Amino acid sequence: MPVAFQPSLFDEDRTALGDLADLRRTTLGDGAWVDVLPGWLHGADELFARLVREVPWRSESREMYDRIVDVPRLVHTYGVGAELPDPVLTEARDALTAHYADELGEPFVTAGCCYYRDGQDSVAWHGDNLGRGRTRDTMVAIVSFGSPRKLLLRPRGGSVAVTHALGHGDLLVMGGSCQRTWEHAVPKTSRPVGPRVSVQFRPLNVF
Ligand SMILES: O=C(O)CCC(=O)C(=O)O
Ligand SMILES: [Fe+2]
Repeated sequence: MPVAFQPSLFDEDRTALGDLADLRRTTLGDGAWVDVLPGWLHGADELFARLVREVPWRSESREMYDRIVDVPRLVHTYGVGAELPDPVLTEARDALTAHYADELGEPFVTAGCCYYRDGQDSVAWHGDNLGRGRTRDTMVAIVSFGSPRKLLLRPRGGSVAVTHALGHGDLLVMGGSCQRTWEHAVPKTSRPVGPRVSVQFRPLNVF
């Protein structure tokens, strides 16, 4: 029996963003860092249901570690200029662009979406380093919807150093050299877990 996402009992019905001034930074080492803000997006139950229903999901094969591997999850990318499925996502992207303007020096322009249908969907260890992230510092900002899943981080090829349980509405931003000196993964879990959608905002030419 698939496990359903349990909508929050007290979710406000209006979807709204919290204050990015509340982000907390953890320095990882080698010039990498993560910023985390639990519950950044409030009132997102209906939005989560709509993303599951309306994003044109497709299954993914992706270049990783110099080979093509199947990644067991569904994906869709909103490229530069594409209209996002909800105005609050546009607001979120623009708020992130404004907050990180000095540090990043360019806007977030794409929104990659991933749908983890259950605990068997996952993404293996990787850095988003197919484009510019291979050689330059950059940022990837992840907003999580639905059931909580663990996002793990480790120094490239090393052992797990940081674990974040990303829940409904949570924001996690990987920055600095994170995509080339560290790796991240969303591992499978045998624990019964409901569906999760993540939206990753990236600057141009970061994959
Ligand atoms: O689902 C997530 O939070 C992470 C996704 C990810 O790392 C990726 O698609 O590159
Ligand atoms: Fe990634």
